[in-house]
Amino acid sequence: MTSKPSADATTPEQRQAALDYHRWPQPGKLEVTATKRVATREDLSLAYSPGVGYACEAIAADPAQADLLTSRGNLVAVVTNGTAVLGLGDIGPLAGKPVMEGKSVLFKRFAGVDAFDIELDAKDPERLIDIVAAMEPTFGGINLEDIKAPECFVIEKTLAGRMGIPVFHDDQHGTAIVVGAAVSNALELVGKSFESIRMVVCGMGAAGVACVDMLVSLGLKPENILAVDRSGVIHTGRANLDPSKQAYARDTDKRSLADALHGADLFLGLSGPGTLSGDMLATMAADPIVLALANPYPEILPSEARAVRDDVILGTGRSDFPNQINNVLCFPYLFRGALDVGARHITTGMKIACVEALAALARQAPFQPGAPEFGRDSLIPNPLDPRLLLELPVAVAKAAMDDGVASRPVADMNVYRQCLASLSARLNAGLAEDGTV
Ligand SMILES: O=C([O-])CC(=O)C(=O)O
Ligand SMILES: [Mg+2]
Repeated sequence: MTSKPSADATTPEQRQAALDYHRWPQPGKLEVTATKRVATREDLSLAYSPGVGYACEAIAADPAQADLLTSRGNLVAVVTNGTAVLGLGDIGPLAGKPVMEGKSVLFKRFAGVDAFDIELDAKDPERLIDIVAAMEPTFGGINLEDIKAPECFVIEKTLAGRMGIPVFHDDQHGTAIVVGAAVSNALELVGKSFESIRMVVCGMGAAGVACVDMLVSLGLKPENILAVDRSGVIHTGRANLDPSKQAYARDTDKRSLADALHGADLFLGLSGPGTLSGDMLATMAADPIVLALANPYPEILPSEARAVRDDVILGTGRSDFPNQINNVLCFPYLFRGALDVGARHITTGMKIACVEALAALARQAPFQPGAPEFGRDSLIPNPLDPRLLLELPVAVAKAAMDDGVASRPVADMNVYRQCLASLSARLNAGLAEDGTV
């Protein structure tokens, strides 16, 4: 286990409450339920032999029928090999299972997408690729999760090329989409622009690389970015740089995170607990934007940051602080839209559509009375905002159709909006008193 991190705001009681939540009234957070009645012999002859055989024959004659006669078209695999679980590191697939179960619960709770968590004892990228590719008959989409860099890059790229269903590495692109929206809104609040700011990104793993690419596509200048990893600033003089980091090396004499941060406008942390000290924060430009996104222990705690300066705009990945910059704001809805139009791939256009829809939703009126207005402590929608399910899948579905990857284009977007509204009503009405879906 990792030693107790300095940026842990958790009390022993909160830790125990989390373990109890996972343990009772039955182990884990998920179960499988049937969607068809099997009460009589007639039901049995439809669900099983002989009726099931007719469904098999229909699919053998026309594979597209699989998405209509089985749950495949609404089923996503949440796949990990446990090599980069949250900010906890390579704790293995078994210890990563609570996260994958959790992601599956969120798919269902927020977007009605069924998801199975698949933890694979497969560190070798080739082996992992072969196993996941072989699962295509089962699933309508693949959400790769908590797989370490640099292997995650080739794993995602190869699978996306090999499979005819959407493959999406959540830690890269889900995080990048939410960060893109949060930074757009934060810049608007402080009157700065992507083109004018300087950023320091700490942690150039899966999420770091994807976030930098996303922010550059939104207008951040590559020469205004300094990337920092465990060995310090990534500069052109560094020997043995991993190829995934080479494009981010700069010709600079800055060597440490502290050097890099002087005068910077944006700190993006995707590293580990406590890497940003109050002294470093003090040297940043006016109205600094600090996204301390390591989970569950951020690079700096909100209380520590505020003790140093009151002009900071701060986000973390956690649900217990304001501005939760977490990929939960993206992956359920991105897959909802992608599955609904039978998208074969996730395109850049679909990702940008998500960024724009998220940023715009945050600027709307609060989703419930008493919720904070758009502002420094409300940069990004609240993960419980039900409008996420109404806005994001529509944006994604449209982009998939524009990009020509939709195998079942939506004929009438207004009808699709109504379908999402009734799904939303079902999901919210289905919330049992104890909160299960
Ligand atoms: O699980 C979360 O809260 C966000 C995430 O993907 C990660 O930290 O790896
Ligand atoms: Mg993750």
